[in-house]
Amino acid sequence: MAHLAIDRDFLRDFAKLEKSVQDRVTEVFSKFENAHHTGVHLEKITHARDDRFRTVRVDRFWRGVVLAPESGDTYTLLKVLPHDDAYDWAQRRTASVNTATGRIEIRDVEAIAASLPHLERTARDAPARLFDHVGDADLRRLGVDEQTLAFARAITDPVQLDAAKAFLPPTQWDVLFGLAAGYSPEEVWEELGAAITAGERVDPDDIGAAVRRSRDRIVLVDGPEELMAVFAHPFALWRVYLHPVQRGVVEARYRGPARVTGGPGTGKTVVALHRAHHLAVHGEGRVLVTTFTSTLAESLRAGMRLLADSDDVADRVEVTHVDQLAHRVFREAHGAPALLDDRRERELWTSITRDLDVPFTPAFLAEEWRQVVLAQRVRSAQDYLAAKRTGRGRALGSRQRAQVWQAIWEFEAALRERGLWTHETVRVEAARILGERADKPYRHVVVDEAQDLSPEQWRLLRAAVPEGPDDLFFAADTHQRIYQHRVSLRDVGVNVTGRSARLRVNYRTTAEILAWSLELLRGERIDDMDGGLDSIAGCRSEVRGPAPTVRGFAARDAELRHLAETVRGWLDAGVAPDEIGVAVRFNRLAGEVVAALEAESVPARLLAGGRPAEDAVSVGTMHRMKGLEFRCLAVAGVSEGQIPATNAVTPEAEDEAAHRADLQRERCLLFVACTRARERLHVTWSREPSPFLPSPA
Ligand SMILES: Nc1ncnc2c1ncn2[C@@H]1O[C@H](COP(=O)(O)OP(=O)(O)OP(=O)(O)O)[C@@H](O)[C@H]1O
Repeated sequence: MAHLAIDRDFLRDFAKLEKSVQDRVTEVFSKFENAHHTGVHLEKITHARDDRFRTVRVDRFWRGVVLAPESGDTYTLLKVLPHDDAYDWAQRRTASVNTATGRIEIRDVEAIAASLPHLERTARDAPARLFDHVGDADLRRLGVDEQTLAFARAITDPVQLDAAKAFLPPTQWDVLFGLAAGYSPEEVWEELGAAITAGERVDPDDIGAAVRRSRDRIVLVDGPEELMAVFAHPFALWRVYLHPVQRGVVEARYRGPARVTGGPGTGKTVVALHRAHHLAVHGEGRVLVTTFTSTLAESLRAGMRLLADSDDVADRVEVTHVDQLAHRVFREAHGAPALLDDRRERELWTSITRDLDVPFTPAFLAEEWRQVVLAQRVRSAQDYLAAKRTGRGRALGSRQRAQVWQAIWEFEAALRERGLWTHETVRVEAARILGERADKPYRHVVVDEAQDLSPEQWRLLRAAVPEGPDDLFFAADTHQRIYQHRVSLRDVGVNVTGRSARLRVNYRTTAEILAWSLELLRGERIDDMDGGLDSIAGCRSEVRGPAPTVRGFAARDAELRHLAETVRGWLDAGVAPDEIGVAVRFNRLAGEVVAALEAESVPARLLAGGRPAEDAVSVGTMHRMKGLEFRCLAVAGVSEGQIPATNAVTPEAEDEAAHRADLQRERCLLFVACTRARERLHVTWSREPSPFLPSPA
């Protein structure tokens, strides 16, 4: 019985084919398994460099290129092209097995052969070559074969390596890129995830085995229905292809809490979703998938729906906003809480400071309550005197501490007496209830964007699942922290020592947008939630595109008019409305942007709780953009006074440490917004630019 496998690059092409050709491809290949025996004609290619390539007739004009095994029954669909192009494509290429990873690779031999003589001539006079520092043995161990080795030895300049990406075998190119970027052979080895074939002998002639190992590149389709499902979502490549490092994390068995980190767009959400799916299939009970913003919870839900392949899996996974869980647990025990809203909370702190006549602002006391008292579960004056006040800038003597504690005690007493709750106290109470329950509601908890959870949310999740293997799994990037909470994992009872993995390849953003955005954070010292500092220096993207553009205007009106024209230009160039986003710092500006777009007859919607609208450009605050991505993104109002937002930054005179932390958070917020862009990023400001923007060259 013949089996069909599909190459990932093919799916990208497939999405761009005309609908009628797509339908025909689907029709031909859904019959493949049966038809092969009854004679789907696999035509040999004359003058082929690799006689394992065959063509399949799709219609009069189009041909598929298939890699046929010498033995075995797995056929891999590589390309669908117009007749002549299909033959040309196949004649130039060969398939081989990478000796390090055991996976399949395809290269354009003709292009390699054509550029080698020129490289060798240039290299003759060069003082040094790019890979002089790496020995042949190391290159071979990393899977570089004889042809690529000869090529690599002739390279003198990184630009030549860049140009060779189009035709060298991709994994071998990655290896060379890593070595050229200064990684050691050991680090490159680790990055390869090559350990997957450790201990297994790789047979360079066994194409079938290599195809089966290439789960990051090739999907083995189990029957026509699965084929249809793959063709129905050709852009959702993440559903089927995981980078070996991603897959390693998804399928690992951890003895306790584990985490995945990595810069923006490295697939942390994808890993979290696959992990949840994996635990639902192979784990032992209910799986909670959770996060802290409603837009993100909604997109996790949609992602989970795409992944869940059976009702059983769907039934075992619950996707819920972390505060929804807190409120549900609370309600089940006490009924609905009477909530103290922000305004009434401020009034309460104000009246307490007035009554007690203490020299602290209501805002300072509220923060002290959240960041010290609630974060460390301080319950008495004595606890408070001994509490660490890390991150709180203003030093307090013991007399001042006593005054602060008095105010906080009054505040908590007022809540108790009036039967009032805040979101924080609801979480604390829900964590207490779950902590006492022997039958925990979940067996596995998977958290996305965990860098922004508050200590009470962490404790709630910790209490929702029994301690044990694979209990808690979370994805986090502290460079993208956009709320105040700075949590020490140890303080909330989560120990990930030895169970932390990092992703480095960005799949979303072009190298140009990523590099520009990383500059926004240059020099910032960002913690890793575990007592150390985090770094995303190694984060890279392999996709190239135009550089981000930055434009300034004398007045807001002119900026908004230009913004509307830019968006109109994207639409006219064929970008769909739902692939376009506009991010701003405040809701008010978002409203103005929608009005400006509509004035240009551009359909636009404010991002509210749910997913972006399908037929309109999404306009939203930078906070709401978390977890989303757009082909074209404008970030507007990046002006002085707006970013950093004056009212979101504690004055330096009041609290120096809080001032610094607030500035960093505002920088991270701009970084998060800019890294939502896939292909185009356009940044605008009016009057004066934000001090965070790099000064023009
Ligand atoms: N292995 C993969 N193959 C193809 N595409 C991938 C892969 N992994 C992730 N992607 C794509 O890259 C994009 C970013 O992935 P994802 O949102 O999971 O990243 P992230 O690390 O959570 O990003 P952020 O932290 O910026 O929110 C998505 O479009 C996703 O589909």
